[in-house]
Amino acid sequence: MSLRLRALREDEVPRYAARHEWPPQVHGVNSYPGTPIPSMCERPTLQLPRSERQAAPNGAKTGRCFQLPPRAATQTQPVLPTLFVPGFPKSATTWLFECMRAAFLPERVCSALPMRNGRFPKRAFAPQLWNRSSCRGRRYMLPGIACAVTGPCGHRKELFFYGSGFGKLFEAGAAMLHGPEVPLELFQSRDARPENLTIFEWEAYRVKRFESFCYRSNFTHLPDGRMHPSCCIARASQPRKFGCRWHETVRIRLGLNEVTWFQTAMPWVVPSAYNFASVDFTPNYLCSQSALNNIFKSARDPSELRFIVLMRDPVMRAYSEWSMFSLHWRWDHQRSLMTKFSQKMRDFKDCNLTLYEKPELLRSLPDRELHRYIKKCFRGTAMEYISNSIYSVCIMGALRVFKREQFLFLRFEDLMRMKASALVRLIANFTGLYTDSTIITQLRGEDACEARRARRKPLSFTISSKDNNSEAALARQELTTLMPELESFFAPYNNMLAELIHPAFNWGADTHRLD
Ligand SMILES: Nc1ncnc2c1ncn2[C@@H]1O[C@H](COP(=O)(O)OS(=O)(=O)O)[C@@H](OP(=O)(O)O)[C@H]1O
Repeated sequence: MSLRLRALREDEVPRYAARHEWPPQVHGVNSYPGTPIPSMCERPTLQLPRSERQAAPNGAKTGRCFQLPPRAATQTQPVLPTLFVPGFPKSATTWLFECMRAAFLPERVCSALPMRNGRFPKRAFAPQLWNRSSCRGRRYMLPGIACAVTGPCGHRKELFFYGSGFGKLFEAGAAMLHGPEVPLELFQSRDARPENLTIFEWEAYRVKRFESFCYRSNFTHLPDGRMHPSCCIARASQPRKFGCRWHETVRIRLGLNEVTWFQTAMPWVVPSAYNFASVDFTPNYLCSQSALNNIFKSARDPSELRFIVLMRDPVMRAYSEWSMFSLHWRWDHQRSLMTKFSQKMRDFKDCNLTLYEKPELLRSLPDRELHRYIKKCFRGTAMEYISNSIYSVCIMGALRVFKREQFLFLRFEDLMRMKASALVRLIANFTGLYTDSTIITQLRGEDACEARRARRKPLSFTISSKDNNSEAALARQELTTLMPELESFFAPYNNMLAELIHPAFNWGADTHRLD
């Protein structure tokens, strides 16, 4: 799919994104102080009534007795996300995550260290220096982490905690999101091997440390020995267990048949000493009314939240998602794009005939009814090719929960042609994350944050679908046949989007040309 759009000038931002005023800057961290815990939970051995027994999606025990008890303001507390990229899948959200990791991590913001070959040097800027004073009050971004069962941990783009995933993480409690209090050094952009350890010792250590993180009270803040709900026990005998899959490398390399595996965590700090934004780039939240409500009700102050929303020509977005799930990953067993898209368009129409393609009616709906409609007709999950491309209704729903100033809307097509300087400054102005001309010069030298000069080839299922593969060729043919129907299906919703955001926020034949 070639996009022949004019490149933007150095500091040019799309007209719809230009602002004279930015939302109030957020300082500090979105710390979570814990929740009162029933006294029965304090006993080292739990004897829970049946009504209290709850399992997390990873199979671990959870519930009230597995949550964080209240923490004082002077103690460390977990930091929950304040910055979201809640939409939309297949709009280069991964590329933006990588750009923001290059531009806004503490290694860059606090110490202005350049990258080499796309990575910060080992032990670039010690986490002991990530506090307000060492970082000169500059606000940076810190994603949560996830660890693999084989040991390595790294930044996690999509948390899926608030909803729209296949497991009900939110219902399993905040502990599932913030995890145990693991050392801040795990949040570095590189998990570097200490020089005194051999490769084998390092591999063994990384798996062994899970044991402490999961059971020891100085990490879990639960009675000693009680497993933290963001851990699970992976077993060679149950290799495909949902939410806790085994990996043979653990047996082959370390000779183990069972490991306690710690999965996800957010950074923990003493709140008053830090100034950073934690992030969640799960791109499925916007069309999930329950995810948006969960984000709202669990925020310290909902007005502090910021949302960067990426949208792409709806036809191309749907095609990209379908290529991934049907042609490549085989999650979707339907191989005919035409059959699938036609069915999804019909389902959407039949879901509520009265509201179908009626922007003026949708606008006049009271909040509750609009939210009920979104809940019923938009699932916000993967493989919802058509409804995940009806951006305007989801955005209308989100604007009834959060204020307009909390959103930055960007078209994928513009993101792909913006220069690093314009993009990074735009994001910094909107989020309060720090940048300056030295950092921007470095980013340019590293080809970071400029899509046309991307160092790494994007993971593309539509480009690889150009291969002489008969399924892919058929899909392209079917998409061409279906194009007029798709264009007229999306037109009223795209027009509604232009009304909600800006007249220049639209798409046309030039953005979904198949050549
Ligand atoms: N630099 C650059 N240039 C051109 N295109 C790019 C770039 N970065 C990401 N992309 C395209 O974005 C699509 C992937 O989007 P996401 O990362 O949001 O996908 S996902 O939802 O996280 O799976 C995917 O689109 P398709 O190729 O159409 O599938 C990527 O090719």
